[in-house]
Amino acid sequence: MYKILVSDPISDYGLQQLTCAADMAVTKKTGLSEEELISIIGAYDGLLVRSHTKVTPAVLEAAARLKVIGRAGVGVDNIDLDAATTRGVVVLNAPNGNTVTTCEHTFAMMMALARHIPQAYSTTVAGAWDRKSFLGVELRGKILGVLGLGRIGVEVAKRAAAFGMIIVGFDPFLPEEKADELGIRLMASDEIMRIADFITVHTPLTSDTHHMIAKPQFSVMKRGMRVINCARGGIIDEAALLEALDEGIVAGAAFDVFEKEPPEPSHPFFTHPNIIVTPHLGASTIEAQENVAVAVSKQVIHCLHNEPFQHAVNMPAIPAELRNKLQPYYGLCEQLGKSLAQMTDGAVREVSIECSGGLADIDIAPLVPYALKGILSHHLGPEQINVVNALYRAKERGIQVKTSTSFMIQGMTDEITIRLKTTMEERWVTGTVLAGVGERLIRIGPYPVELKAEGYILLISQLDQPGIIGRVGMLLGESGVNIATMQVGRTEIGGSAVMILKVDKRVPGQVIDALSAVPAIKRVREISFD
Ligand SMILES: NC(=O)C1=CN([C@@H]2O[C@H](COP(=O)(O)OP(=O)(O)OC[C@H]3O[C@@H](n4cnc5c(N)ncnc54)[C@H](O)[C@@H]3O)[C@@H](O)[C@H]2O)C=CC1
Ligand SMILES: O=C(O)C(=O)COP(=O)(O)O
Repeated sequence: MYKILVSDPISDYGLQQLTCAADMAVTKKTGLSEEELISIIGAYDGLLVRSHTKVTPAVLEAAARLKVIGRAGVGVDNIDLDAATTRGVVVLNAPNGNTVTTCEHTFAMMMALARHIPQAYSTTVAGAWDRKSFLGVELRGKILGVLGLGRIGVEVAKRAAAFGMIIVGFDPFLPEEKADELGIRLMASDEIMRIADFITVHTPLTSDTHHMIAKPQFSVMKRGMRVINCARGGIIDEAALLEALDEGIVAGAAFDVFEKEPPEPSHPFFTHPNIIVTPHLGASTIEAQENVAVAVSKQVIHCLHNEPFQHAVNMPAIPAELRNKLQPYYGLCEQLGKSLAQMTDGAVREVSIECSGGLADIDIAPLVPYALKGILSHHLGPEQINVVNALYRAKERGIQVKTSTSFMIQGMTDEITIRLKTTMEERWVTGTVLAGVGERLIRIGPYPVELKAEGYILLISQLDQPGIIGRVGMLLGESGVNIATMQVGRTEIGGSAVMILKVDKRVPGQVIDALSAVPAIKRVREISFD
């Protein structure tokens, strides 16, 4: 049974898939302090959050069983991604569910700003009939600068076009053709600052976007311009905005998000006549909340069941077609890595993954974490490594990772060779996946084999001499170790040879020592696939 904690208000309807799953036990506890979360998180396999719960390194430190954090929304700046990745916790989100809702909120804010709706409402309900203080501006014909043209920014631009606005924008990833199609003029953000009547920001908060609009940007803006932030607090410098308002550069600002949330009740925005605010309501519609809860529930179930899922934030996204093609090879890569780690001495320096045959013309990068997991889990302990943190752990240790593909096939079918260079030696193993049979190791170094990676395998390197096989059989037999299968290979008569024995139980240490002491035997390795 997987235990799931829902620590922020998330739609019950949207969570149904999780709450109805036979192997999921869902607990809802919202409004927890960091200490309270730390005290209970150790019992859970999954955590579902919105923006309120702060998943700090201390929370992750206490989350011994945690496998997945699902963010019912887009922004994951409340989750310490590095700490989650280091601990092998998948972080996934639901980026499509609240796009239109947040765009509509942005638009509502822009219109409210243009026509002073919140201020006019307050004075009217207070008894005044003040029509002269609230002279507004039209949106038609105004220049709207959109910084960040991702999902939400693009939707805002589409609606602004319908209002007759001129849209200029900046996003490092929006291609010119797509912008042309949407009627957006791409230009440098400095230029946008100079010419826009309205600016709206739709980027994540990163070190690049923090205070993307601050004193230097305000100083070049058109007098009387207006700004909107429905993305993240901190993208626009709050203190610099207040100065720009006082200097008459900015005529009005609409903020849904704040540098610190919730802000202090004395926050200067709350009393400023030309600033309108909402309490981070961008995603708060019935539709969006159901969408994100459905999406995140589905993905958390898939993730815990080890099935493919989309929208992992701390793992590379893999297109479905590629994922399906590679799916059969994940287990093989892990097995090859695991066997190599056990047959190699020295500190790992370089891992290469070489694919051939039908795998030659596809992107094999998604196989890398599986190979690394196999290798590193032997050295660092299986509970320390998973496919989320394997690459991170390898980089941390300065291990070089290489991939290559070739159409040449040395053996039977699509093959994967994993090569390991350590401070002492270089070894490699090759495997394949046979239709209807499954994963098989087909070469150990240059020696052909046909092995299923299970149980215990004894790998003996020796000189090709008469009597060795008998000696090995006798030493194992005397210690009660039964040989299930045996394969031998050699490079040339009397040259180097290998013996690969599948045995029914772990070989005692003294038997390995006795085998190693046989003069013609150069090396003995036991490989366990427990
Ligand atoms: N107020 C609220 O309740 C909500 C806020 N949001 C926030 O809105 C923001 C945008 O969300 P989406 O559009 O879904 O994300 P997205 O990932 O689709 O778009 C973000 C865009 O920002 C661009 N970008 C990154 N750095 C940039 C820079 N320095 N200058 C210009 N563009 C840059 C990226 O290339 C990307 O296209 C996020 O911060 C998200 O957390 C999202 C939903 C609700
Ligand atoms: O999805 C996002 O990035 C949001 O900011 C929405 O936040 P919320 O889920 O409403 O706390």
